Formats: sequence, structure tokens, C-alpha cells
Amino acid sequence: MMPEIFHAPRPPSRRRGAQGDPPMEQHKHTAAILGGGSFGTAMASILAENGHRTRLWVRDPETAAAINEDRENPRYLPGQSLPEGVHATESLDEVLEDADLVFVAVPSSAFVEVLRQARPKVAEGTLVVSCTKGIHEDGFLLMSQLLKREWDHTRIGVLSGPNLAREIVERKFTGTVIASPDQALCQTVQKALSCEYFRVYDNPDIYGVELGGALKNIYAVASGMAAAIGIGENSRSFMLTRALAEMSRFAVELGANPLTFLGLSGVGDLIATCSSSLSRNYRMGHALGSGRDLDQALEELGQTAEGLNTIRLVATRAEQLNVYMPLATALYEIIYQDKPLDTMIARLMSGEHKHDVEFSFHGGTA
Ligand SMILES: NC(=O)C1=CN([C@@H]2O[C@H](COP(=O)(O)OP(=O)(O)OC[C@H]3O[C@@H](n4cnc5c(N)ncnc54)[C@H](O)[C@@H]3O)[C@@H](O)[C@H]2O)C=CC1
Ligand SMILES: O=C(CO)COP(=O)(O)O
Repeated sequence: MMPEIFHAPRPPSRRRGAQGDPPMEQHKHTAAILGGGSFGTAMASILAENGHRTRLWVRDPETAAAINEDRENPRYLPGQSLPEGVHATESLDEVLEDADLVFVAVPSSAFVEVLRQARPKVAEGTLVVSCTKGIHEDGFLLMSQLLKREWDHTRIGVLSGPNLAREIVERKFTGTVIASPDQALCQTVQKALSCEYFRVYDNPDIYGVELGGALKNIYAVASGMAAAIGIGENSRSFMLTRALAEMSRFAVELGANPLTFLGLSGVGDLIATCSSSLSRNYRMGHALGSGRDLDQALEELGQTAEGLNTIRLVATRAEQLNVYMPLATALYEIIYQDKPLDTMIARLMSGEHKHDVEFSFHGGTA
């Protein structure tokens, strides 16, 4: 049993069959979570513990039954007991009925399809939060941009940060960011999600926060790969620091604020995802670095690893924009062009000499 100092105590509501008292002061929402994988389940867990009416949309009836009856999501979070208040269903109508707060937590590859399916059931002015950390193939669009296009009748925010799903359901102390230019939305989401183990910061730079979450997946793959080939701590710190430099450089070129990358959704998420085998992107990189091919690695993982697609899209975009991204470029070459693993080291150790730190709000460098 872990010492309680590292996580908040488990409330009575987590014990099977027992009812917990929700915190008294919060406004109670009717929350819908679209996507019953690891992260959707983690969000549902917090919302239900905070006393909100919480419905989780899952695709198959077996998962819904396991969540409702056994209080467990056996495929994505095995062994973790979920609060009584999480109600799972495969009916989109039921999940979205009267919902005033909607979280979208499906992989980026399914995002548009799910938005189109759900659109007629989402009321005007609903607060919608994307939890998805990916980039859409078509037009290099981020999820908030897809939401704006597909659900123009809603108010939009993005949640991103060092938020490994398993640690959230284990109630380990966690910080995150709600990003939106809509300050009232940020405040509402802060109140809805905050609890003794989950602290929510706000940031108006929705684009920067969202890009941080998507881009760090590239470096989590790189970090897993590097661990598999046995790089040392000097090399790992070197790689992560240069990763932060290149992701900020790229994001600033696209219009994000470089300071956002010093926050939880930038450096925070980079550290968490690049150092933990709980990260699916890290595990994917580790499998590739251990000699698996892409298909074998994907099959073994059995869950979403957004980084693979992001590497392809970002390497192509960086080339078009002439942004120097040696790590992303090397990963693209290794994964999609069959170049050897040491391409990553070779790219990092050669090429343009850069300043250690470059910051400019106007010149597009960081
Ligand atoms: N797991 C984590 O620790 C975190 C994940 N995220 C992000 O959340 C997003 C979702 O990731 P996870 O929940 O981890 O993925 P996952 O692989 O654990 O689960 C994906 C879920 O989406 C559902 N899904 C897939 N395609 C669908 C479709 N066409 N229609 C309806 N449902 C569909 C699956 O059935 C599954 O329930 C990703 O973009 C990820 O980067 C963000 C923060 C933390
Ligand atoms: O984004 C995450 C943690 O913040 C989860 O990362 P993975 O998708 O690599 O598991």
C-alpha cells in the first residue's frame, strides 16, 4: 500500500457499493464524456467524485456493463475501481441528454466522425472541452479548430497537461490547464474539475496549450526509443531540452505564445510523457527501439498512440515552413523511411548550431 502522502485518500464512494458525499460548494453539472478509453474514464471519475451527474459514452455494451456493475473499465484501466456516480452507456442520446458540459476524449482519428454523429444532440451554448492531443490530417487542424468548424453553436476549451490517466484514477496529485479565450468557460471548468488531488490552471492561449499536448507525443516516442537503446542521463536531458526548443520554435511559427511552453501543458507534459512507461507513446517508441516493426508495436499496445501520426504531419509541415526540427525529422525518417535508429543521435549532434536559449515574441524563435 502506497503512503498516503503521494496521493489523496480514497473516499468511501470508491468502495464498491458505498455512497460518498460530494463536495458541497460546487455547482452540479450534467456532464457528458465522449470516449470511454483511459482518459475519458479518468475524467468521468473526477466529475462523478465531484458530485456531477456523469455519463460516459462507450462503444460496446460489455464495457458499459463492466463500468456500471463492476465499477471497472477492464480494457483501459484494469484493476482501478471507479466511483458509483459514473454511468456508462453506448447510447449517445442518453449521454448527451441535458448535458451542459461535454468532454471529448476520443482519438484524433475519430474526432470528426464523433462530432458529426453527436452534433444534433448538443444544445446551443453547451460548454465543450477537448481532451484529445492530436492533429487532424486534413489541413493540419487542431481539435479546437475542428470543434469550431463542426460545433459552431458551442463554447470551446481545451484541457491539456501532464495527466497520465492511470495516475489520475489513483488520485495522485495532478495539475492541468484549461485553455480558452472564453474566461467564463475556464472558470466553470476549473470549478467543475478541481478537487483535493486535481488542480486546474487556466490559459487564454488555446492554440499553444493544444499544440504542446500534441507535439510532446513525438518526443515521448523518441524518449522511449532512446531508453530502449540505452542512452544515458546526459543524453536524455539533452534530448528533452532540445525537444522543448524545437516544439516551441514550431508552435511560435504557427502563432502560439512561447511562454505557454514553460507551463504545465508544455514542459510539464513533456517531462511526464517522456519519462513514464505509462505513456503509450513512450511504450511505442520503446517497442520500436527494441526491434519491433510498426505493426507489431501497434498490436502489442492496443491503445491510442497519437505521436505516430503527429510525427508524420509535423515533419512534413516543418519542412514546408522551413522550421528546423532535427528530432521530429529523424523520427520521421526512422519510422517511415526505414532509416537506422542512430539517425536521431546523428541529427541531434550535427546540423545547424543554435543558441542554448532563443526567445523572441515577434521573430518566431524560441
Ligand atoms: N490516456 C492518457 O493518459 C491521456 C490521453 N489523452 C488524449 O485523449 C485522447 C484519447 O486517448 P485515450 O483515452 O488515452 O485513448 P484510448 O486508446 O485509451 O481510448 C480511446 C477510446 O476512444 C474510443 N473510440 C475510438 N474510436 C472511436 C470512434 N470512432 N467512435 C467512438 N469512440 C471511439 C475507443 O473505443 C476508446 O474507448 C488521445 O488524444 C490522447 O492523446 C490526454 C491526456 C491523457
Ligand atoms: O498525454 C498524456 C499524459 O499527459 C498521455 O500520453 P500517452 O497518450 O502517451 O499515454
